[in-house]
Amino acid sequence: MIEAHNLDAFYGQSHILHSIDFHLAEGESVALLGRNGAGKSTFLKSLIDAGPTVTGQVNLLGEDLHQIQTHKRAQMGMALVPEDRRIFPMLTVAQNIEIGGHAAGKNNPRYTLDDVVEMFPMLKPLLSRLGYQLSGGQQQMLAIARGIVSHPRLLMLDEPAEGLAPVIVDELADTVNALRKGGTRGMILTEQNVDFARQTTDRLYVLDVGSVVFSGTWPEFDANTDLIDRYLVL
Ligand SMILES: Nc1ncnc2c1ncn2[C@@H]1O[C@H](COP(=O)(O)OP(=O)(O)OP(=O)(O)O)[C@@H](O)[C@H]1O
Repeated sequence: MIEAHNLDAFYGQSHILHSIDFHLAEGESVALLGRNGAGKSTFLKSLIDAGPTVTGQVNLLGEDLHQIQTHKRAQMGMALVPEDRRIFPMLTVAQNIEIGGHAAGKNNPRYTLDDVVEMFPMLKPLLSRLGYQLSGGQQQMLAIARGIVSHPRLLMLDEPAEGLAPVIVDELADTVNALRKGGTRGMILTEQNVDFARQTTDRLYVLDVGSVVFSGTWPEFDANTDLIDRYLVL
């Protein structure tokens, strides 16, 4: 579905990502693990062209994205739920969800508010509450709900479990897995929470200082017993 080849990314003079090769097949869910500052967010932003300057190749469904702007990439089915969630504090939950629909192209399918509430039942009693009145877990659910209204082909979640209580992380894992089963056709998820990533993805990449240092399945990751200590323990 999406592939990056020899991707480098820069913020001004700072060279952040180095020769990244990445691919995700239709229907797959893939994790990107790494410490703070490893380059996980930069990679997601590079795929959708939201900030860094990027060189190398990025293809979505075989189409070269080089000349394609961010909003067009969104219309082609890419959605990024950013780490800071960006909930509109003075809009209601329902309005925040509806705004997500604007990312879709005019003729693309999108979910209705009722569809979204069915997928995120915890939001149902909160629909008229204002964004700033939500807890961290509720905000994260809302951010993902807003990300999926446009019926994305590729859903990118940047550290969705960050800062959430364990019981909410479990609930979030169930929700993400339900999305995987129910029509989201590809998912990339960055995480520092290895257990959450393991529960919600098919395989993983590990990034360190802007380079891929491991790519494989979870059993292969587990067989490399030093990976966690070398690249993931803070
Ligand atoms: N807008 C920016 N301008 C300059 N440098 C940036 C910018 N955003 C990130 N960086 C730098 O790029 C590097 C990678 O950051 P990035 O946010 O991609 O890492 P990350 O793996 O997502 O980390 P975290 O888990 O802390 O979010 C870091 O050194 C960071 O300081």
